[in-house]
Amino acid sequence: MMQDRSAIHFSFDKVHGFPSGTGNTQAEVFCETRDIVQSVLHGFNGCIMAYGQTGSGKTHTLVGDLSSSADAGLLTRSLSELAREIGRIEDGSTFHVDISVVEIYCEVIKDLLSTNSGGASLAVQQDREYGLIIAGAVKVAVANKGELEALTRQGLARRTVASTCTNAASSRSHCLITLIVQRRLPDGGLMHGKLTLVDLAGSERQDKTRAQGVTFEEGKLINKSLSALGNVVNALADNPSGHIPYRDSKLTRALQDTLGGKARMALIICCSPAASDAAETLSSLRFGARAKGIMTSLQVPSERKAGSSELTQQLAAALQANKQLREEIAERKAAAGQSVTRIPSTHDGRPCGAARQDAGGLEQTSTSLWKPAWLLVVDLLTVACCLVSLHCWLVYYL
Ligand SMILES: Nc1ncnc2c1ncn2[C@@H]1O[C@H](COP(=O)(O)OP(=O)(O)OP(=O)(O)O)[C@@H](O)[C@H]1O
Repeated sequence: MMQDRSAIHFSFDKVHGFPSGTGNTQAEVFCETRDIVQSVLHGFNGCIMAYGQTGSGKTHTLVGDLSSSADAGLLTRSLSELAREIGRIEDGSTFHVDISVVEIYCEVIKDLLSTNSGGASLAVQQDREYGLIIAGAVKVAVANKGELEALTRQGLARRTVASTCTNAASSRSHCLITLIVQRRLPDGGLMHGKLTLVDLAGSERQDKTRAQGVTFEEGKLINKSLSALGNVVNALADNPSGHIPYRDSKLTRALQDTLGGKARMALIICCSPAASDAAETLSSLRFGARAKGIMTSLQVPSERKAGSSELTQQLAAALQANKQLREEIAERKAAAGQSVTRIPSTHDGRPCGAARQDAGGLEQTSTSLWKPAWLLVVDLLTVACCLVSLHCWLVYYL
């Protein structure tokens, strides 16, 4: 029988581990994502997503061996890169980094850092400052590698895994590990960026894992959410300005602001070179090729968001201008008042009635106006008296 030797060609930015083992160290893989990590400090959202069948090395790539400097995955290297880059920024900015770890299991979002194990499903919500967030997910400040290691171990220990015939500890959920960076600029403004590492559940076919019962049902939901992710990828590749079905699954909704907008994303396709995995490998490569067709117009993040000091400064400037105007108006009024109630100066140059100046010039004015009226009354009385006298005199002599 003739063997079909027609090859299928895929084109990717970089291939690690082929031919056998070349360029496959954790450090070499990290080099491809360094730019994305650095951009988080400048307000971008970064996403590094690992896709592939179970056991293909997704968790190894993203998390790796937390206690080994050679085998540490992208998470530890990303935090080190953030620390290095923060040290290089000399504009007086201060930084704060938090971590959150959640899993999406059977369309339920669960907080893996929360001590409340029986908590309800968390919801994806729009936040004014941070964009899309998983509301209620615990965020823990992380300042060094030791803290990162402890928190990541704590989170991953709670992740839902099951034994399948392809992986003894197969991840049954999608795990989202997010480093949230808050940067306070020297002028007091705030900038937010986040780096999300997405460790997807295995993308293999159900029959391959020979899963049964609950694991089989989980597998159906895993495939459903992965196909929702595929639909979003297809829609973004075909018509990014059209309708994108982000709301079709919790996974795509949670990743909405890391799949487009001000996000930079790296997709790592993990695949097995084994002939027995050819179908899964082909499917994973097809997914990667489709995602490579996504062209998003990157939005430059605004440096200062609502509630930041820019608004405060503008308000302060407006208040200052207002104060100056008030003072100017008061000065002009005072000057105008002096001209209306102008008080003739005495010989020593002091205004007349200076001791009463506090009572206001208007009192002075009213006094000067009433004086002639009083004199007029006296004059009228005098004239009246004269007339009465004249009248009496005439009556007496005539
Ligand atoms: N490039 C690699 N170098 C060394 N070991 C690796 C590599 N890739 C994977 N492994 C090992 O293979 C095993 C399975 O890998 P891993 O758990 O990362 O797979 P996965 O794709 O995350 O699987 P799942 O989807 O079930 O979670 C692990 O023991 C891991 O250490």
